[in-house]
Amino acid sequence: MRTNGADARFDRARLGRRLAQTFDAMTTILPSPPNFLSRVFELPAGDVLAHSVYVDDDKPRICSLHTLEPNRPYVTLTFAQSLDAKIAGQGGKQLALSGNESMLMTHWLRTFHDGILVGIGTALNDNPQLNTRHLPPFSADGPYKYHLPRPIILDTDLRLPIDCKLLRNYRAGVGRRPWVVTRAIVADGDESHVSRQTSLETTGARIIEVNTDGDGRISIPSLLVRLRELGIQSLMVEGGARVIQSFLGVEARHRNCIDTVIITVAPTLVGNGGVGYGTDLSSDMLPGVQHIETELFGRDAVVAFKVTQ
Ligand SMILES: NC(=O)C1=CN([C@@H]2O[C@H](COP(=O)(O)OP(=O)(O)OC[C@H]3O[C@@H](n4cnc5c(N)ncnc54)[C@H](O)[C@@H]3O)[C@@H](O)[C@H]2O)C=CC1
Ligand SMILES: Nc1nc(O)c(N)c(N[C@@H]2O[C@H](COP(=O)(O)O)[C@@H](O)[C@H]2O)n1
Repeated sequence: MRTNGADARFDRARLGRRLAQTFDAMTTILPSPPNFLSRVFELPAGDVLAHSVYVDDDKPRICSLHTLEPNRPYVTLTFAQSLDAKIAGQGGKQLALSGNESMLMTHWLRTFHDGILVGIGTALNDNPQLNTRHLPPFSADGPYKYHLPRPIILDTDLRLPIDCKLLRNYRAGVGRRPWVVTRAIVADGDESHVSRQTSLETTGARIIEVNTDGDGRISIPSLLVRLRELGIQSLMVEGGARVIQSFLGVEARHRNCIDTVIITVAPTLVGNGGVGYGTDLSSDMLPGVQHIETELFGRDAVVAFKVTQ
């Protein structure tokens, strides 16, 4: 059918707009994670961004790191340390050890994982957010947003403050609901524990009970089984010192609880007042390491390895 002149002009304009949009979509350069991470996790280069983004409708993520172990998530242990292996300053003072470039890598790493775990010592000391705010923004009207890992806190006695940033961010709609992992209480449990549980639940936390080990800490192998049951396929463990020790310790290692370790080494010395993570690991308990890759991010060396028994 013939169109008159006005319709033809209209169609040409519309076609032009469609072509321009298609061209934009084809040529938009999306921010992308460092190649270092695709090599460490052995991801095909084209797949890497898929690990970092949620599409528009907040469906479950397109892909997650995963392990063939049936009873636990893929586990990445990662933290930043000084040249003398300190992760914090005197009295636990939080230190900016990572430079901008390695911190950016860490925020990309957060997008790769379903959950991000810290101990209550870190939650109380640092009041962390555990989000991906340092990443370059996706265009506001585009279909993409970053995957946010779920914060998970090991908190045997439910000491997490109800006004911490993790809960505040969740209540403000800018963070995921934190999961607080606590000891399983016996039937006639302790009333103050129950009352702390109620206030944390009322203010947004989900409480998860897990058995403790012989030292009264959350058992790492039992924790991992529970997290996998709850749908966490990949877990990033950030610390602090006691949590790192538990994951590197004999029990966790003999039950094969870690897949990859990524340590940012900053060119700085802290001295003997700082917080180290090796203090309770005697030499006969230390794991073997199998190097994967080391890369410089700005002034920091980022070392990736596997632990062996
Ligand atoms: N440089 C870095 O990358 C990081 C540094 N940090 C630093 O680490 C320090 C905090 O470390 P910590 O005081 O050692 O606290 P932490 O964060 O390791 O938490 C330890 C607490 O978690 C609870 N817990 C329950 N089950 C546990 C288990 N199986 N293993 C270990 N803990 C368990 C216990 O109450 C224990 O006291 C802070 O100064 C923080 O700034 C923390 C994370 C990363
Ligand atoms: N990668 C890294 N480099 C450092 O220099 C650090 N101090 C840490 N600390 C960890 O990050 C948490 C803070 O996270 P937010 O910035 O609040 O998102 C802190 O609690 C440690 O787990 N990490």
